Amino acid sequence: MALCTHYCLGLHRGGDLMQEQQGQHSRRYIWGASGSGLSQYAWEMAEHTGAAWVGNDAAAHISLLRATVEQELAFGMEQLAVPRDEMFARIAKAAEQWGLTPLLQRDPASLSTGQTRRVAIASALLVQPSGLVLDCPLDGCDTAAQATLAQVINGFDGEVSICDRRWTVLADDAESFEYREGVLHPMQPPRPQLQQGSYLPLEQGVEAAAQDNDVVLNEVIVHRGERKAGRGGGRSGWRGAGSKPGRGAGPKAERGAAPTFALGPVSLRFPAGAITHLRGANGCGKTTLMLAAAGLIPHQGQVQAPTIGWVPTAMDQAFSQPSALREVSLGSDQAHAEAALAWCGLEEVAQLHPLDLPSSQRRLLAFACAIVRGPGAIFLDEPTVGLDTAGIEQLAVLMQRFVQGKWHEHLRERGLAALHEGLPSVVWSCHEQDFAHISDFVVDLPLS
Ligand SMILES: Nc1ncnc2c1ncn2[C@@H]1O[C@H](COP(=O)(O)OP(=O)(O)OP(=O)(O)O)[C@@H](O)[C@H]1O
Repeated sequence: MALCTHYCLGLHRGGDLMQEQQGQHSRRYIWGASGSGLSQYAWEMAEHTGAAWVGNDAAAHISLLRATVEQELAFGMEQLAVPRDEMFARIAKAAEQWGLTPLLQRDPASLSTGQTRRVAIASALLVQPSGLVLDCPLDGCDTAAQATLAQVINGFDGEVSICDRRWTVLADDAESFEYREGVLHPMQPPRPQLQQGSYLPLEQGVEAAAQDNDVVLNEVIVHRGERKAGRGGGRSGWRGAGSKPGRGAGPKAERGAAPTFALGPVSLRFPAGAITHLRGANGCGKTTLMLAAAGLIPHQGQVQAPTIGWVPTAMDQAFSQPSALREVSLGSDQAHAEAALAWCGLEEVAQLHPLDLPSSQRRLLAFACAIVRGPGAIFLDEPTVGLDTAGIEQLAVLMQRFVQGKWHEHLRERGLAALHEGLPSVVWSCHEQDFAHISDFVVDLPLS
């Protein structure tokens, strides 16, 4: 049975089939392939029903008008003139629930991916909406945040619609529909078919045989969030809604008062010819470690590494060219770029603008950019963000073939130069345990 989407949007008032079928507090899981228009549908659904909406780009929900996470959380409630005491009480409760209490005085622009999503969802809930529409809500969330979200959804007094590009744990407790060609079809999302790796603790990989091509970190220390005194304008004077300047009892905030995050000293060896999964809670430093190892942020200690290709979670900000082909050619040449696009199954979209591609293809495009010159290692930060089921399967195969040296062979067979001789490595972070198991090795952060 297929359902017209208008029923779900609540536009047909007299015959709202979905409402009748599911009662007042339904839980719907709506999934659809990347490019199906599901995100637009999710947004329209929220617009038409008045539900709170959290889109797939959590960072876009951060206003950047506020100096601290606490102020950011207050933003929506201030617009609704929620009394100050009530507002602080709600913020304290939400911060506790979402593990944000230690971050309340932090600059919201300096949060990790998962911390940002926690703030975005918590902010949406703080205005106590009558319904909730969440688009890819688990992107970037660690297991604790996933459990919190499941709990929140179960206890939510209203309709919840979860939209995603594929199966996630949230599908198990909801009525599932596939969104296809503008119509909802009652259907469970498929689980991706993946070839699992050995997934051994990293120490066993290091013991196996150290190679010259390994990425080696020796006593690496990174500090983040250090700011020069006085930067950012000092006291903001924010006291919350309804307070008199200078007399409010609310917490004071200072832009740039973020405490320093320290990582390390870390000594690790990522083996060549293997995929290594960096595992750890939101904010533990996975991205920081990869950025330091790739030489993209200052650090102490030594890194010995071949040329590294880097794929950030927020891939869209990395695109700067008018076509996929030009994007992959950047820093390389057309022959390499065409080969990389073909190897990643993207030759048909070569002339399209990167941002016009569905998210799954954008992710594969970012991967193609990272491998194009045949580097010795690639670092991927939460690359499952944006992928649908087919995209996950495709990326898994590409990663596995890459560490077997197939891409470098492919280049050489075509008479194209590769930057690296020998087997390359992949280092990556990912919160989806099913997918992470395609790896050969796993390392838990923070290191004990
Ligand atoms: N530019 C920055 N300034 C200050 N602090 C930062 C900055 N970027 C990250 N941090 C902080 O450094 C810590 C580590 O962040 P990082 O992004 O490395 O975590 P992560 O393990 O990748 O998290 P996630 O699983 O959420 O992606 C976090 O507490 C984060 O808030």
